[in-house]
Amino acid sequence: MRFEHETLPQRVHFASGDARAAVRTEVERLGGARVMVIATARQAERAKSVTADAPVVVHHDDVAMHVPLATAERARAAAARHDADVLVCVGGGSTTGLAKAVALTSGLPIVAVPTTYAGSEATSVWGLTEGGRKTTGVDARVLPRAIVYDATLTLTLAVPMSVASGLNALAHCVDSMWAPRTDPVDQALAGEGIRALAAGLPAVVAGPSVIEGREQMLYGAYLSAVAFSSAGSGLHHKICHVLGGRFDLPHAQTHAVVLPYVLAFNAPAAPHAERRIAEAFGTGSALEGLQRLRRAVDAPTALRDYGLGEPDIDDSVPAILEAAPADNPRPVTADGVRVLLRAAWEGADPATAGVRPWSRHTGVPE
Ligand SMILES: NC(=O)c1ccc[n+]([C@@H]2O[C@H](COP(=O)([O-])OP(=O)(O)OC[C@H]3O[C@@H](n4cnc5c(N)ncnc54)[C@H](O)[C@@H]3O)[C@@H](O)[C@H]2O)c1
Ligand SMILES: O=C(O)CCC(=O)CC(=O)O
Repeated sequence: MRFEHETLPQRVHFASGDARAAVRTEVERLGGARVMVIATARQAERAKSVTADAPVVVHHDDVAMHVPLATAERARAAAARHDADVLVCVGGGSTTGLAKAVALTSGLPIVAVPTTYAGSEATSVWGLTEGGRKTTGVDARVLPRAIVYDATLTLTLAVPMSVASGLNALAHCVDSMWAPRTDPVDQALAGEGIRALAAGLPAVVAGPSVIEGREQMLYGAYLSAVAFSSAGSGLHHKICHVLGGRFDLPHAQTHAVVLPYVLAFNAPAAPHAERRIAEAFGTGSALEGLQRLRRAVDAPTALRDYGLGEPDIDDSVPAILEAAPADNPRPVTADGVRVLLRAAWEGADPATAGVRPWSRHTGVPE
């Protein structure tokens, strides 16, 4: 066995009901004397309570999904104006993403308090959007120094958003099985992530205010993000980033819809990954496991329900071809992407929608 795996340096608290104390500990550890808190206006009260014991100099609530560059620049200016020395972000991936945009240019350390299952808190991946193009990159400066997982903060996350966000986490696991830098450690984390999320998501749907299901989801989200950060963006993430940046589609729902189609597309060409995913679901095939879970939690099914127009399918194909990883298990062709996107747009059955097995001999769908 020969591989290189980098383990990222982070302190991780699982502290249900105790975020305030854990945030104080982490800010003190970082020597923070001037904390900038980033949270959406909707989460402002929660952020105030979580950071009540920290030396806060500014609360910043100008947050937007996919981190538009102008939003990032306003947050960077606020951090400089208030001479912040630590960033505390309380919220979903959009909020964490904004803190990362500030850290990217300032080097300020981040303490992340996530309230969805997006997983951005455990990755060194940043994303910025300008002129309809989402750019992502990897930089050690954006990796939060500490994460505080407090499942009580997720009890207010509505069930449909919990489902979509949980499937965003699941997508990190599935894509990590074949992404460009995947290694056996990533695959082990991804497998355990799938197990946790497949158990946690139905539990959250059945009992949104039961803490154990929420804790299971945060545990799965963390594992999924660690695997994703190490393995890199595979075809699934690249497709979602193009769609998200170009058409401002909702991030988690886009992931939730697209995932079964990429799995159907890649699985025949990635039998080892397919087996690992199926084993984690405890089903005969990976797609069967994913679809069983999706049906159980009433997952989003069609991109047309989230703002993608039919002409956007053809419009996206060149950008996806440009972004697709060169070493995707199956060759990524314009026809392959078009068929995949159309099926995802209309919500067709991924098993029969033409996202079919791939012929090793011809390099095209059979
Ligand atoms: N860099 C990374 O590694 C990474 C990973 C995943 C996602 N992301 C980025 O994160 C963004 C998406 O994150 P997201 O899906 O978490 O969406 P989000 O942060 O925009 O949150 C979605 C909605 O849920 C609300 N919300 C969040 N937590 C809540 C709670 N506990 N209770 C009630 N409402 C709550 C928000 O106010 C918002 O309206 C995208 O920009 C995506 O690119 C980055
Ligand atoms: O921060 C980003 O926008 C890029 C990484 C990312 O969004 C991961 C994902 O697609 O879930």
